[in-house]
Amino acid sequence: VSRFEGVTMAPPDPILGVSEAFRADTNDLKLNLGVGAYRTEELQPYVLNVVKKAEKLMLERGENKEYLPIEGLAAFNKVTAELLFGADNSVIQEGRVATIQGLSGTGSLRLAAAFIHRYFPDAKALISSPTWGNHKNIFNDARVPWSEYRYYDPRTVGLDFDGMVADIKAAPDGSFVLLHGCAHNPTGIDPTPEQWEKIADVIQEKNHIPFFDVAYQGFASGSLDADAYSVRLFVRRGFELLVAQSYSKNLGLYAERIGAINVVCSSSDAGTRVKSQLKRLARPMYSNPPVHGARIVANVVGDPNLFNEWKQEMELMAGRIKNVRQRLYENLSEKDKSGKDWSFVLKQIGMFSYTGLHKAQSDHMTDKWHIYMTKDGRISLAGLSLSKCEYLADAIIDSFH
Ligand SMILES: Cc1[nH+]cc(COP(=O)(O)O)c(/C=N/[C@@H](CC(=O)O)C(=O)O)c1O
Repeated sequence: VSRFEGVTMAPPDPILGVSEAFRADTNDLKLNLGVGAYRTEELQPYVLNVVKKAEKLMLERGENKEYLPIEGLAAFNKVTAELLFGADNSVIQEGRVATIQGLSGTGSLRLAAAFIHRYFPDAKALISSPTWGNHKNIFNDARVPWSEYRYYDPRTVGLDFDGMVADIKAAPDGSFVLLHGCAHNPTGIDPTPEQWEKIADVIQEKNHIPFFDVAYQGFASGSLDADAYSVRLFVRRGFELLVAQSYSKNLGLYAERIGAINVVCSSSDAGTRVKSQLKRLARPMYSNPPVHGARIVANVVGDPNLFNEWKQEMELMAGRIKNVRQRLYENLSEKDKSGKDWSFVLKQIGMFSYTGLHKAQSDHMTDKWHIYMTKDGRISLAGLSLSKCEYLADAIIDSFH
């Protein structure tokens, strides 16, 4: 008797499944505004110049393919923590950060979730409502129970700050609060500095543990330091915390699967022990991480010229998306006679616009206009060109009729 006959078909992934549907569409007008992957004005994938320069250097140097240590490339782990916290940060100087190179943001989040499951078996994760489409699955598969805190307020198309604080306050003490470091996905709405202070207050009061997901550092505002504001505020406030990092978007290393999990501990000795337990979890999971992306990051950040050029390219990418936001806003405002306020398109930051469109509307956008977006109404502006903004505006307005 066949053992696999009983296996049922898995549902398509809410985000990557949209790309699959897009690829299957043969219509020339098709537009992929689903996955958060940067495209140029010509709607082509973009390999940063600094990446090409770093790879040229690496090829000339001729490097081997030996296994990395379980924790990853040491040079990468050093620069990734310095980028995040600032090289002069006391947690770096005092050796209190345990950093493990992870399989990009997803793998780093998953390794951290496995750590939470093993060492804090009674703890819950608190995640924003809505949040990135993969967070729930990561915690489910790591068997970490989770509940949601209010985040998006459809009435104001803004942050439900009071609801967020109330839900974090109501959760059991010692919960892990998953926070988007910058460019909240999918809403594009970030707390203000004053709100971050109050969020830190309630987390401190409840002995919760902050767990930051930083997938867009430098990509949201164009500044690496500005986008690390929330993480550095919590470090300054003395929290032990976790931070997952990804270089998929800001360095365009999507398929290289390069990221890290950083755990800020109260002592360097605790950091050493935490790192040893993260390694113990990583070894049976994937043994050790891929070297290519780690070398690219270490080379780019390690060379002052390449590092500066990278910053310029991040500003370019962030700038192109800001221009697209502006053009889309103008097209929507000019064309829509309903009097609807579209200013949220300008206020949201990062790659996405959280449009508030319902599932039926996004289905209509796909069926009639061949525009692909996630069912929660998120559109990736990184996949939009200035020349296609009018087409998108027409489609969005049409979806209301
Ligand atoms: C908030 C957030 N965290 C982590 C990741 C993981 O990225 P990684 O490539 O594993 O480092 C992504 C990716 N987001 C986009 C792509 C995806 O869904 O995988 C997206 O939201 O479209 C995030 O948006």
